[in-house]
Amino acid sequence: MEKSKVIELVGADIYQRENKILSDVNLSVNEGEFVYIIGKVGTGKTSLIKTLNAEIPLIKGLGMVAGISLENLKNKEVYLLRRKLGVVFQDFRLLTDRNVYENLAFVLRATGWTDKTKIELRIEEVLEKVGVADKIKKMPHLLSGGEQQRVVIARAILNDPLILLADEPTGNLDPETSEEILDLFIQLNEAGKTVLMSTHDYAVIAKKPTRTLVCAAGVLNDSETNKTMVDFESMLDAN
Ligand SMILES: Nc1ncnc2c1ncn2[C@@H]1O[C@H](COP(=O)(O)OP(=O)(O)OP(=O)(O)O)[C@@H](O)[C@H]1O
Repeated sequence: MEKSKVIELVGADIYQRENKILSDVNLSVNEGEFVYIIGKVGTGKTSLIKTLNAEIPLIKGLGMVAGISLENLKNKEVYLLRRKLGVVFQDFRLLTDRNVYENLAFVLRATGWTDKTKIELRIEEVLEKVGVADKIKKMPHLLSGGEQQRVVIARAILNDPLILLADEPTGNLDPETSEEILDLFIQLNEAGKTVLMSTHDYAVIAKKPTRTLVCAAGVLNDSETNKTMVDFESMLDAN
């Protein structure tokens, strides 16, 4: 059976303000794929992810994410796209003035959940899934980096998104914790989520080698369509 495309860019230019960062990006990702984005600092990994998330508008080319067209997407329609995406950043981005439960409840209420019992059950369920159910009442600053990142992943899957976009999700973590977080993404992928993950972490790629997009010199190379060997180590920064 043919798998459905969940991400597609055709002739897309990726911009940061007036600066073109990547030219003529052509990309097609099927439901259930696990794809890395790598490249040296400043080559456009985050810009690409932000374009898929509609944080950066697509002004040239065509784009489709989870069935929604990116070109001409109106501000008031962005929520339709965001509902189908779970986003995880390197710097956690939890609200620091409220505990784990309240961080997650905030997202559910903002996306239309009103029933308190259903909200509680869903929060318990996702925290259980990522292995931090016992941290439900904790304030974010009392959690380790790995625990905070687990909570962020729990937050990202609250609304059962089709796609997880992760921008260097292990960037601030030690190697052992990075591996645990990668394992979590692998589990979510095996359960059917499409994962697109930027990384600087060679150990991550070595643990789960898979399709890899390489940002370099203003273009995106895809290991899927360009079968020449990618020298991953030279493409990654030393950090
Ligand atoms: N808000 C912004 N306004 C203007 N230019 C920006 C902005 N954010 C990033 N840039 C520029 O866009 C280019 C691509 O940045 P981007 O963050 O996408 O790279 P990256 O590959 O994700 O880098 P890193 O590995 O450091 O996260 C860089 O030259 C950067 O300086």
